[in-house]
This record gives sequence, C-alpha cells and structure tokens, in this order.
Amino acid sequence: MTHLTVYHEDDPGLPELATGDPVVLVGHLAMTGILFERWSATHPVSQDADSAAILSAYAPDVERLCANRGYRSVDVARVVSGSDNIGTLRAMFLDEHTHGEDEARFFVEGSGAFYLHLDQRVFRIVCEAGDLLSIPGGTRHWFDMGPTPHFTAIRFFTHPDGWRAVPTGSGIAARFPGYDGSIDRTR
Ligand SMILES: CSCCC(=O)/C(O)=C/O
Ligand SMILES: [Fe+2]
Ligand code: NI
Repeated sequence: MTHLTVYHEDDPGLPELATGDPVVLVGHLAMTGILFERWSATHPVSQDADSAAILSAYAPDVERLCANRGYRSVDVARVVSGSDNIGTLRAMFLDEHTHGEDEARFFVEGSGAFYLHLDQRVFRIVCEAGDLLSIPGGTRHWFDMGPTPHFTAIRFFTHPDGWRAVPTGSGIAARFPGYDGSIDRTR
C-alpha cells in the first residue's frame, strides 16, 4: 500500500507523521498542492511489453489526464531486474532537483519513493501500482528506485523535449533514509 512519511527538513531521524491510511495521505497531499489519485492498474504488463503496448493499455486514463492538465507528451520509464545501467539510472534521480513543469507519474507496476521538499518539510511517498502523482513545476524533490529497482511508470510532459532537471545542489537527499524496495509499516 502507498505510504507517506513527513519529516522536518532538519530531522530525518524523527518523522512527524507516518501513515498508510489513504484518507489521511490524500488529505495531507491535497493541502500541499500535490495531486494524488488511485487509478486501477489492472492491465497486466508482460515482461517484454514495449512502451507502445503499455501506453495503449492505459490510453483512456492517459488521454483524460493530458486533456485535463495540458500534458502534451508521454513516455514510459521502466527499470526492472536485468535493465541496463541500473546504477546510473538510480543515480540520475537521487539528488534534489526541480523541473520547469509538473512531474506527473503513473505507476503501472512496482514501486519507488518520491521525496518532496515543501517549505521546511520533506514528504516521502512510496508509490505503488495504481498511484498517480503530480507535483507542480518548481517543486524541490528527488526519487529513489532502490538498490534492486522494479517499476514501470508513465511520465507526462508539457515541454515537447521531455525530461529536463535542474539540480538544486543542496545535498539534502543524502541525509534522508533511502528506499530499500519495501514499505516500512512500523512507523
Ligand atoms: C518514476 S519515473 C522516474 C523518475 C523521474 O522521472 C523523476 O523526474 C524523478 O524525480
Ligand atoms: Fe524529478
Ligand atoms: Ni513486474
């Protein structure tokens, strides 16, 4: 299940909130301007499905979100056991950065952790299959797919040239717990 942990930016060791309750989670995210929806991720994704097959399986949802929020292109990010350059791919998103457009992602399968740095707080959201998250452009954030990544996500873009990141250079990400591929249900 999707999980939210909220920290003060200066205290990664002591979460202020940790919840897997969807109502609490959606409420907290809505208050901060983050869009979070649960879609049904019921279309099976075979090991060898290509991006076109994945986009076609979710075409109605993809078209609706593009029409409602002005996204103009999509791609599929997929990192699974056996993917090339896993270490490089994980490192690409591990430092705090921003984008000039929304970061809108739908998890078709698997999981990963987003860390959103909002004012003085860090929101850690472990996303799983069926989660749609959209973070406004300019939001400081990072993403950890974990040491043995397994996820497929549809990414929505406004800029025609796709993914572009601006590093903040803050170093904050290294002070927070990474993602080990599971959800910590003890907090
Ligand atoms: C879950 S999609 C890959 C991560 C990504 O695109 C991004 O911008 C992370 O911050
Ligand atoms: Fe990002
Ligand atoms: Ni899988």
